[in-house]
Amino acid sequence: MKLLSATQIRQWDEFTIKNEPIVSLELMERAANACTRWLLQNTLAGTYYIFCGKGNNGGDGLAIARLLYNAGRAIKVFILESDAKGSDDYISNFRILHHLSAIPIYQVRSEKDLPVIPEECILIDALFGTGLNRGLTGLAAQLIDHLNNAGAPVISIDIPSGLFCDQSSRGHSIIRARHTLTFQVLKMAFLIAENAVFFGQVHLIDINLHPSYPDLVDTPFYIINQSMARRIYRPRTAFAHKGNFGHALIIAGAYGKTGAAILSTRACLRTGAGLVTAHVPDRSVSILQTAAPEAMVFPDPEADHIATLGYTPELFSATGIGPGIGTGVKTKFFLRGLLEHEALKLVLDADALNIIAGSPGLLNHLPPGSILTPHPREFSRLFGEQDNDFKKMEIAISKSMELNVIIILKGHHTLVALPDGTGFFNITGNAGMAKGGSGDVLTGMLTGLLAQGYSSKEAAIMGVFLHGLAGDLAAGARGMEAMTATDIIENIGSAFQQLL
Ligand SMILES: NC(=O)C1=CN([C@@H]2O[C@H](COP(=O)(O)OP(=O)(O)OC[C@H]3O[C@@H](n4cnc5c(N)ncnc54)[C@H](OP(=O)(O)O)[C@@H]3O)[C@@H](O)[C@H]2O)[C@@H](O)CC1
Ligand SMILES: Nc1ncnc2c1ncn2[C@@H]1O[C@H](COP(=O)(O)OP(=O)(O)O)[C@@H](O)[C@H]1O
Ligand SMILES: [K+]
Repeated sequence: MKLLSATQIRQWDEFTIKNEPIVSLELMERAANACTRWLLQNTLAGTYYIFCGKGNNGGDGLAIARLLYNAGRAIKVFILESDAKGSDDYISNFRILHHLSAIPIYQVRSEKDLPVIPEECILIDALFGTGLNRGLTGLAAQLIDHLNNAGAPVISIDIPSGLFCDQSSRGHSIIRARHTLTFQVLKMAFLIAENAVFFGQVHLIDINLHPSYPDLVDTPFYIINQSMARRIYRPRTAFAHKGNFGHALIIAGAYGKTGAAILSTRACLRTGAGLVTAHVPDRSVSILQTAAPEAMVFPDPEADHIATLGYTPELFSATGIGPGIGTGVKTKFFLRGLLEHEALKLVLDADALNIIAGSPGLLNHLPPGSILTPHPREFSRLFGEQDNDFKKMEIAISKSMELNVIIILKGHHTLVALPDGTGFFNITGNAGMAKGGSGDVLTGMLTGLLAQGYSSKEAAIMGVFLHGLAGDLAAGARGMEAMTATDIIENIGSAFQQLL
C-alpha cells in the first residue's frame, strides 16, 4: 500500500472533488460526519471545547461542532485568530455556525483570551492539519502549550496540530493527543518513533476519497500489508521435497549466548527451510542439538567462540550471522573471511553489525543484496548519530542504495530500506516484542526465507510482516508482558496461515 505525502493527500482531495464529483464543502461535511459518528460512539463529555484554525482543518472543526450540537452535545468553539481571512470552506462553515446562536464562539486573539479548561471536558483539536507549512510560534504555540497543560483529553482531527506530516517536527510546539482521527490513510508522521508521544491512538476515518488516485501517483514509501505479503508468498506444491527449500546456515551464539543461536535456528526451521545447520562454539553443541534436534550442527573448534570457517559457505543457500557471537578478535577475523565470499546470500545482525561498525571498511565488502538488521543503536554505530528519526530513515535509504544492500531498521514500525530508493514500513508487531531474543528470531526467519529462494527484497518485506504478525498472535495468546521470543517462534505457523 502506498504511503502518500501531505501534498499527495491534498491532491487526492482535489482529485476526488473533480472526479467523483463532489463539491469541496460536501467533502468536508462527509469528513466531519464521520468524525462526529466516532465521537458520539466513543466519547461522552460534559462539554466539547473545539479549537479551530482558519484553514480547512478548522473548517472540519466548525462542522463537527455543528453536528455534535445537533446530536445534543454541549459545545464551545474557540477560534485561533490571525490575519488570514480563512479558507473558503472554513468561511462557509463559520457562517453556518454563526447562525446557530446557541453555540458560543470565542475568539483567541491574545494570551489573555486563553480559556480556563475544566478537566471533565474533551478538547477537539482542529487548529492545523496537513496544511502546516512551518513550525508554530507566538500565540499558536502558546495555545498548544495551554491545551497540553490543561489535563483534559485531546482528540486531534486528521493530525495533531503542529506535527508535520512528512518531516521532523522536533523542537516545535505540538498537541499531545489521546486520540487522532485521521482521514482515509495513515500519515508518515504516525510511523516515526520520535512522534509517538503526540498522536496517541490513531483511528482511520474513511471519507471515501476516490479509489483511483493512489494508482496514478508514484511514491518512494509503502506500508507492508497482508495483501503485499500474500503476493510474495509461494505456497508449497504437493510434490515438493526438502531439496526445494534450501539449506540455511545460522552462525550464532558465543558461549553464554547459546540461546541466541537456538532462537535463530528454531525460527529458521519454523519458517520452512529444507535443512538448517547451526555453526556454534564447541561447548554449545549439545545444548543446541537438544533444543533444536531438527537442525544439524557445525561445531567450531573453539570452545566458546565462533572462529573457524571449516566449510565452503557457498554450499549453503543462505547464511544468517550475528546473534550472540560477540566481537572478540577471532570472531572479527572470521567475519572478515566470510565476507570475502562474494556470492553469499547473507543476513547480518547484532554483533556481526557491531564488528562491521568497528571496521567500517567492511561495509564495502558486503555481498550485493545482503540484508542488515540493525536496531536503532546498532544503526547509529554503523552510520552515525542523526538529529531525528526522519533523517535516520533517509540515511537508511541512501546507505541501502550506496552499498546495494537491504537495511532493515528495526522498531515499532520497522523500515525496510531497499537499494532502489524505496522504503517499506511494517505495521505488524507490538511492544511485547521489546525483549531480548525477538531480533534473533527475525534473523532466523529471514535466513529461512532466503534459503527457500525468496529474493532479498521478498524475504525482507514478507519476513518483517510475518515476524510482527507472529508477535501479535503471541501477544493475543499470552499478553505482551508474558510473551517471549519462543512464543513468537511458536506462532510463525499461524502467521503463515494468514497468507493462504
Ligand atoms: N476538501 C479538502 O481538501 C479536505 C480537507 N480536509 C482538511 O483540510 C486540512 C488541510 O487543510 P489546509 O490545507 O487548509 O491546511 P490547514 O492545516 O487547515 O491550515 C493551514 C493554514 O494555516 C496556515 N499555516 C500553516 N502553518 C502555519 C503556522 N506554523 N502558523 C500559522 N499559520 C500556519 C496556512 O496559511 P499561511 O499562513 O501559510 O498562508 C494555512 O492557511 C486537512 O488536514 C483536513 O483536516 C478535510 O476536510 C477533508 C476534505
Ligand atoms: N514496540 C515494538 N513494536 C513492534 N515491534 C517491536 C517492538 N519492540 C521490538 N520490536 C521488534 O522486536 C525485534 C527486536 O530486535 P532486537 O532489538 O534486535 O532484539 P534482540 O537483539 O534482543 O533479539 C525487532 O524486530 C523489532 O522490530
Ligand atoms: K489538527
